Amino acid sequence: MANDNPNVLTTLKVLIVGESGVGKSSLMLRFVDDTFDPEMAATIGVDFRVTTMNIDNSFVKLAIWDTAGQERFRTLTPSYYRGGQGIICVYDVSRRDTFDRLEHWIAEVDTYCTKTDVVKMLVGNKIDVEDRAVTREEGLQFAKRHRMLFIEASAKTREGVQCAFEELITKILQTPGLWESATAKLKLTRQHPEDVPSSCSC
Ligand SMILES: Nc1nc2c(ncn2[C@@H]2O[C@H](COP(=O)(O)OP(=O)(O)OP(=O)(O)O)[C@@H](O)[C@H]2O)c(=O)[nH]1
Repeated sequence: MANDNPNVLTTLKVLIVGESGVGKSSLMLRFVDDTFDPEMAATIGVDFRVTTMNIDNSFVKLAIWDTAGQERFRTLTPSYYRGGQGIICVYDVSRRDTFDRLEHWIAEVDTYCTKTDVVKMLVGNKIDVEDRAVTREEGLQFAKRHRMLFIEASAKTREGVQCAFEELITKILQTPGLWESATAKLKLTRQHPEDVPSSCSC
């Protein structure tokens, strides 16, 4: 995806994965449109939204891929992951089974992600629900074990949603080699040719 706007630093691809019904689409729609649908339909294949974020006075274009949780709707899975720089892995804090399936999702991410330093974030969604089945501590420990960022959130109440995306994007931008576009490198070289060390000894 090209960055036509010169003020846009880069375009990043983020995927949202996790069991069906954990709130992947709801988190994306809360973040992009600030809406919530209590009767959201299941995603078939993949849904896709583009938005722009301002991080430390730089604009970042963000392509968010919301993938289907149901196995029968995931036929093109490997191609979804291609070029992704960030992964948001979601479970539902009120459903233990969605937490227990996280190992499966991590294995899939590790199998199909094409970028080695991809930034992973674990999101425990639906903290507004009273019947908790997974504690915050359990989520935190899982995230630590798999070197993931961690946040609890509610797409319904907005809590943690903005923060989750901001933390993820900030971390991606801090990871060398994960996002710099060829154009950005070219511009830097052209603007400061004297900064480039010469390999010639004379
Ligand atoms: N109480 C509560 N309900 C939520 C929250 N997030 C999502 N939901 C509800 O949970 C249901 C499933 O949400 P979706 O966003 O469709 O879940 P999904 O993970 O995208 O599901 P698939 O498309 O099947 O993979 C919907 O009825 C949502 O309204 C939340 O934070 N709190």
